[in-house]
Amino acid sequence: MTTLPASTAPPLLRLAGVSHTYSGQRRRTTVLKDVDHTFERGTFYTVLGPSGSGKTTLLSLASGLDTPTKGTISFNGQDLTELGLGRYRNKHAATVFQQYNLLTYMTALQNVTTAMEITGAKPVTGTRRARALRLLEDIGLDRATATRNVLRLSGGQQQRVAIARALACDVDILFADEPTGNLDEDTAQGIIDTFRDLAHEQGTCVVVVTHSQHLASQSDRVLRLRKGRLTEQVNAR
Ligand SMILES: Nc1ncnc2c1ncn2[C@@H]1O[C@H](COP(=O)(O)OP(=O)(O)OP(=O)(O)O)[C@@H](O)[C@H]1O
Repeated sequence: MTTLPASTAPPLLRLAGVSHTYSGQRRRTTVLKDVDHTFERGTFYTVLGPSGSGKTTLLSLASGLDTPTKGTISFNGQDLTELGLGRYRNKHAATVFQQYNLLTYMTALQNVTTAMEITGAKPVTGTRRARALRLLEDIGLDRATATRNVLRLSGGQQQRVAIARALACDVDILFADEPTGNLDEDTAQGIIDTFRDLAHEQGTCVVVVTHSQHLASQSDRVLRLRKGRLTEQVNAR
């Protein structure tokens, strides 16, 4: 594949004129209004906003789980609907959901290795199992915990399995919805450090939705969602 010079290369992810309306039985709710934004490689973004402002909706659209009612979303210059939402989610984007979405009949380890098999992620060295165990251990889950059924893990441990699963897939963009919500301070800081390293050392684009000012203050770019509009603030560190 030919690599375009930086000046002419399209942004990794671009939202252009994106609006989103939910149609209920009685009324329609417009959550996003004409959102224009680009997300680049090697950058750690956070999205802040009051409860109900549409942060999860923005993440669902940008991660290819849903399509906007108006506007376009493109990855490397290609419209997601042309690329195929399934292909985008399988090959290029991983999401850590608020509810974890783990496969409940599997162990933590199997959740991670299964995701690697589905997405075709291959470790540089060693087996998928070894890489999965390493990722789980790095995130604070030892082998005994990794081989337990996920339903026998605490909420915070399940959250870490969901994060390890997303990290294992070697994607271009990682989305996470409140990934530190259930974690103690030290573990949460470890996750923030992992996200930052992923962006700065591996060039991944990391987009995290959060209510935490502390987390946001450690990201490269802070976006705010309010009344359907997305704006960027300069992150004073
Ligand atoms: N599937 C849906 N159908 C109808 N309305 C929805 C749907 N999903 C979300 N909404 C509404 O859209 C608005 C934005 O919801 P969203 O979950 O995106 O907000 P949020 O900023 O992530 O909230 P929180 O911080 O509380 O998680 C809310 O008013 C919500 O009730």
